[in-house]
Amino acid sequence: MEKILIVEDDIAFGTMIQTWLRKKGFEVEKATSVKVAIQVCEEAERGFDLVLSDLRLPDHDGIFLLQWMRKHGVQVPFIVMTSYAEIQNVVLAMKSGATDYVAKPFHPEILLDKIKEAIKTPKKQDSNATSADSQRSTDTNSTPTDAAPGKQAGNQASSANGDVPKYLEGESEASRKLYSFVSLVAPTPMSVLILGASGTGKEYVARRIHELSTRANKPFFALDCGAIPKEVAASEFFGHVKGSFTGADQDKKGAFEIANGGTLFLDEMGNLNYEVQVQLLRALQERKIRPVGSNKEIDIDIRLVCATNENLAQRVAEGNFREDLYHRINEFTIYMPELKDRGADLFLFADLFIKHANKELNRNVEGLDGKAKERIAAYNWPGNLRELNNVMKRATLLATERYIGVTELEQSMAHIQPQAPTALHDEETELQRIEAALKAAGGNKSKAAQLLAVDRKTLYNKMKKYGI
Ligand SMILES: Nc1ncnc2c1ncn2[C@@H]1O[C@H](COP(=O)(O)OP(=O)(O)OP(=O)(O)O)[C@@H](O)[C@H]1O
Repeated sequence: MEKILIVEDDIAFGTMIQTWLRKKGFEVEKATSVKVAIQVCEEAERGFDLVLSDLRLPDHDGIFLLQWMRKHGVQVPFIVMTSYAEIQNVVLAMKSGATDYVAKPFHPEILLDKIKEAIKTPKKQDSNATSADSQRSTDTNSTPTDAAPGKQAGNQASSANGDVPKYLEGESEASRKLYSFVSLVAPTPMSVLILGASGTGKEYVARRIHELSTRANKPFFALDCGAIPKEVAASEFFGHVKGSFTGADQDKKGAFEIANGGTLFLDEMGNLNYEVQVQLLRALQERKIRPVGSNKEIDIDIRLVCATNENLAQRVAEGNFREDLYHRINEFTIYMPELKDRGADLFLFADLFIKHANKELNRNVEGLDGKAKERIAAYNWPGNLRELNNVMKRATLLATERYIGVTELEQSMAHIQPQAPTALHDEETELQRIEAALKAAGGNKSKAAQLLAVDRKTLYNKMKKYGI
């Protein structure tokens, strides 16, 4: 009897397919998260003949599972299930070696046809496995550069933490909205302006746009414009030839040339002075650059992604930023949500950062205890992901027990002004946070209340208020 593994976090839906497939003569097991699916695969005595997986799962996406399987030599057919709204992700899944996909809602007979077809043509998976390897850059382990001026990112993924992903996208409404815009604009040639407060993760988003674009196999180059002195700006952008100015003792390629064919990410864009803005605009309009001291022009073809935490529109209004350049770099705007608006993602990120810190500091901390969760939920994280990461790292180092308590958390937050607990912030965020916590807790209200750092009664009252 052929054996199928269903990976689906919607328990009712998963059970419905399981029952139906059993009636059709398959042996069927279920998992509700990537973590559980990996465990089931590792423990299964005879393995599976096919995996049917949702794309959006509570801990990782289905592509992560697919890549894990291929990496561990599990070459069985893999069918992804997705909603029409997320159909763009199917391209990514297929590139990563998925056998086929079904868009929800689907007719069970269609699914059955796809399963039969996939099981009887195993050859296809071998070639896809290779494709999964070559496409690993699309997984969430991909590493953005530290955007120090002129640091080049290769196109390969890297996971410094074994199976712990380096990056997370989050499950909150704000995160879903963010990444739906990312997937929408990525395959187009449009220039993108990413706006958001410091530490919200703008560089990771820039990197994802590149990875999901048709330029994914070409270079991605990040340049921190905020760190470039005015005198060397032209050379950083366009390069120079040896002897063109004091200190130019060899030829140097500029950011445009390094990123040629791929994506140029200009971070802290709002800091560029007027003169550099003019040079940049000319390069973008003419699609040519001339290195400092050279009389040769070089054709360039780059996708531009810019980021800033300044109010650029206001700078334009004040006459400090050229309007024509603003329109050129801003064909599509992405607004980064602040951490306080990402609902229960706060706990997912905290957990991830603790895992990274464990690895880096050789510790074995399991997470935050209830009171510590309460404390992080009551704080509004003006420094966003960067601040959370720093606090979690310090707290992991200071922890003396299996769980980080409020004492070491407070010590790690010593630089932070105490705040009155705001419990769940404003109404919209509150609703999102409740929904996300319920999802993360698999519908278990006690667990969700714990995640939200409120008591069960408060959670029930809030659920009633919002009609959940
Ligand atoms: N998606 C993510 N998953 C996990 N960690 C993240 C993610 N995005 C960002 N981080 C963490 O937050 C830190 C800050 O991210 P990043 O530098 O991209 O922010 P930024 O918005 O560009 O900030 P700034 O405006 O100050 O340059 C990163 O070093 C990383 O540790």
